[in-house]
Amino acid sequence: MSRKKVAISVGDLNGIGIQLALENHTTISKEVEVVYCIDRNMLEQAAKKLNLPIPADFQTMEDIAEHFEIEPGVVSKESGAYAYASFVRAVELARNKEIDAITTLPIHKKAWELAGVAYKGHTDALRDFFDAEAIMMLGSPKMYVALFTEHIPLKEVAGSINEKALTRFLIDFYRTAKPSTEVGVLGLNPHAGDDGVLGTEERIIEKAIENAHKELGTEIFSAPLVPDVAFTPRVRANYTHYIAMYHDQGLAPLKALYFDEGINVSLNLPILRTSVDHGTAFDIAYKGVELSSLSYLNAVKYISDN
Ligand SMILES: NC(=O)C1=CN([C@@H]2O[C@H](COP(=O)(O)OP(=O)(O)OC[C@H]3O[C@@H](n4cnc5c(N)ncnc54)[C@H](O)[C@@H]3O)[C@@H](O)[C@H]2O)C=CC1
Ligand SMILES: NCC(=O)COP(=O)(O)O
Repeated sequence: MSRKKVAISVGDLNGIGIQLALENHTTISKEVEVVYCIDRNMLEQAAKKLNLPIPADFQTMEDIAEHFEIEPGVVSKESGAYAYASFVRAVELARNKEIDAITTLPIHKKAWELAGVAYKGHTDALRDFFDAEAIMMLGSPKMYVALFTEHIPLKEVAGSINEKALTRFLIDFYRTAKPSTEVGVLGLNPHAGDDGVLGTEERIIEKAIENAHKELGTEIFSAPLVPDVAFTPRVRANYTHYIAMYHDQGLAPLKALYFDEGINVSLNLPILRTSVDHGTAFDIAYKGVELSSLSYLNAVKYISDN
């Protein structure tokens, strides 16, 4: 079978992404044909700073964005602009069907903001580019967590839980993630509201689950789970897929358990996009630190497997 073709956006060049790309090129090339959304000049600059060789078959492309001086670990407008342009190029290649899928290396959200990018992250941007309700799901085959709300301030979470939006989310999630066993849906409040004593959002969640079950014709979603026990080992034994009401409700337990191996997948889009689950790791960028590559390798593997 021929290898799938994948475009890698290089993320924030002041961070660890380009080290991961250079160090793992030979490994991932065995599974997929890979092109990198970085130009030769910036690649040579990064490789020199990392003291790493550039593999002979490392395919680059020109005219991504303005060149700039890489400053390891620094949040910069220039690096943010390059990271965004690299991502946009990868998306264009996917949209034009020149490649089969994209894998994104990590960007820095403040650097995007400094560069005038209106999006909080890749998923947010993809939602707009494709006018589709992209779903952010992170994890590994042992445990995936999809996020109903993601990059919004915590104080806005409760007000975002509405029946229509959650019903749509559950239906889209079921159709695109295709879970084969019951999905654990988390409540929002302590003790899932304790029958209204500690909050009432669970009533909305229950109604959305009921609506989704009617539409889907299958009772695939659990009743709202008590969040503080949902990830204990005995409860985890019942679920491979969870739906969290907000970012840290799902990602704190997920990363505590599976940070190294976890990936990020964008569901419900016309293109396939995967990513590492970690960020730019500015604290260790260009310092000769041995990185964990598992998330990156798994993000690419997900594409060759799907
Ligand atoms: N896919 C993406 O584009 C993502 C971007 N981010 C962004 O990255 C920036 C930095 O985020 P942080 O919260 O500091 O999280 P981070 O994941 O960059 O770092 C957290 C800790 O994990 C370590 N770490 C991360 N990846 C590692 C690897 N592959 N090997 C070894 N150690 C590793 C770092 O050194 C740090 O100590 C933020 O702007 C955040 O929004 C965060 C997650 C995903
Ligand atoms: N917490 C996940 C994250 O920050 C990555 O988001 P995205 O760039 O995949 O939208």
